[in-house]
Amino acid sequence: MAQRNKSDVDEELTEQFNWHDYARLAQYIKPYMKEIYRILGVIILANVAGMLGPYFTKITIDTVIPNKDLPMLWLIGILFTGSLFFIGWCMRYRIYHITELGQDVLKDMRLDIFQHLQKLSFSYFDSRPHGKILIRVVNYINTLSDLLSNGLVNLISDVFNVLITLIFMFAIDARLTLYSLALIPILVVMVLIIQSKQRRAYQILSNKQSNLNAYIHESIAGIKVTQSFAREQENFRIFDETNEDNRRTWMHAVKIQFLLWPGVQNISVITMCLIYFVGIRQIGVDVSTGTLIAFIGYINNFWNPVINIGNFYNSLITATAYLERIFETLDEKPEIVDHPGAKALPQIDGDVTFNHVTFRYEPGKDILKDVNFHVSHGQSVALVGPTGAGKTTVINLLSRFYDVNEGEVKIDHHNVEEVTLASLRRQMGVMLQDTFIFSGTIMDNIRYGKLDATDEEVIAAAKVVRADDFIHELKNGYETVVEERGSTLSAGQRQLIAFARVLLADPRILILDEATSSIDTKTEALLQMGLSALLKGRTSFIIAHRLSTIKNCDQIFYVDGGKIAEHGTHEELMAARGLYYQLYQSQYDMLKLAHA
Ligand SMILES: Nc1ncnc2c1ncn2[C@@H]1O[C@H](COP(=O)(O)OP(=O)(O)OP(=O)(O)O)[C@@H](O)[C@H]1O
Repeated sequence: MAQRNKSDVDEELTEQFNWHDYARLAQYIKPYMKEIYRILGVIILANVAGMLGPYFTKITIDTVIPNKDLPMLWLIGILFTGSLFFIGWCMRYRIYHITELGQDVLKDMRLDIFQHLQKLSFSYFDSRPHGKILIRVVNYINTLSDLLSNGLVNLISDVFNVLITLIFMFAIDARLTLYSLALIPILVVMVLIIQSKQRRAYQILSNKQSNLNAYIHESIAGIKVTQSFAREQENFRIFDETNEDNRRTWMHAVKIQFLLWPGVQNISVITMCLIYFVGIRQIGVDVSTGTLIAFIGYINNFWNPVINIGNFYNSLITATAYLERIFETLDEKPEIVDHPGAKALPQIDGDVTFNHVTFRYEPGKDILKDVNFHVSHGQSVALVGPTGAGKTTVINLLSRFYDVNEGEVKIDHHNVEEVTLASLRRQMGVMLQDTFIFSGTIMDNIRYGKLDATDEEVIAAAKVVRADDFIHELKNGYETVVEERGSTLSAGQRQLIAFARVLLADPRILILDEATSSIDTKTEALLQMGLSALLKGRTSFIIAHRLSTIKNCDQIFYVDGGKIAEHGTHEELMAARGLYYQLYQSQYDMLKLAHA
């Protein structure tokens, strides 16, 4: 199991830079190569057009003006204006299509990471704050936006720009060109020194941002508890600290990032001075005034893209810290997967067997120890016992949300680890302890159990679990829109909807974990009547703390100390006067006390 993490604990940092990450990023860009070539074509044309300006200036100063060649001056003027219009159009094309390209790549990445997250096992989500997962899908991918949209194509265009400018420069004056390049080695050394510091700074920043996100996410999810315990001040203090940590780390990262930019600027200015110095000394010897002016134009043309390349490199190093996190998530292996050669589970009857099952969530802490039982198809089984005894764990293993450490779980003689997950879970209806309502209509929420169910089927399921009455009282009935987690519904209403959802799926094995804990006893009595017809012929596992609700089950398992400590019918267990009897009596006494 992955190491557990909290909102105030930094995640581990990768030491070694992995060049393979760039190759993986390139894989996302590959499908868009045609578009990239098209954009590049336009950029090259624009660059060539841009080169004409200084050249026109040179001809004008050196030839056209001394010869007073007015028609030629007009022609150059018209060509120059035309080239500016053309460059304008190219810019528009480039900006629009580059942005589109970047967004397409990000969309593909986000799709991949979301799809992957859907497959990850419970243990992955158990082991880290959800805010830290969220930030990877949304914010970290967004940080790549600039790199992919402007950065990538600009880089290629800038490289072309530099090359084309160099060709023009060499053509005009090779010696001045070599002077222009004299300081490039200093730039390279500077980049090499800064890069590893910058990557580390951004790695640390990504951690702080992740912590901040996790704390915000947790605070919003727990806002009701916070307010009811009047803990706002304390939460504010923690948030303030995390926020400050984030600000400090950010400023440090930016400080390192901005070391490069002034360096490049200074080198470009020094180069310019050098050219003026050498050029002016040579004017009249072997450099014409026009050549020098044109050359100064080209130097600008040369350094602007070099500065851009420097900036791209900066964003690349920054993005690398985030890229590592994105690929780390994509590389996370789901623990529960179809084993090689897993077969689809055929239509089951619903016999369930646990053979010497031992299970632990964490090393060294067995939750179930050598558990054995058999349930025949169609039987209803209640799991009862103290809090934290392992009842939910039993059903987690049955649905293969976790794999057993020892022993085997069988359904109709099929080991659950040897069949495909989809075929197994499709035949099970699981209603977990914390019922989840998705944002959408009530109709959609129930239909979640069977996507192709008709409205009539949905309503029929709701009627069986006695949800229909309260749904009709809502403003828009089944079309009433509910918020995520069903915050506008009562806990009992949420359970009834989740109940209808499970029943609609028509599973062979029904698992109800505290399914009726929030439902009033009157509704529950009605619901039980509807359910008893539905439970017929299906194997059902029911976890309930209210023992009155499970008295009629075919078998009752009393789970305690990692084992099935007692089992039998209600009457048998009462007669045995053991743990179940004591639990039942204590509930009965409490009820009597409450009514006294
Ligand atoms: N994801 C998890 N990671 C680590 N430990 C866990 C996890 N889920 C449960 N546990 C531990 O396993 C034990 C059994 O938990 P389980 O949820 O099965 O109990 P339960 O009998 O269903 O309890 P309750 O009646 O309170 O719902 C508990 O001690 C719990 O702390």
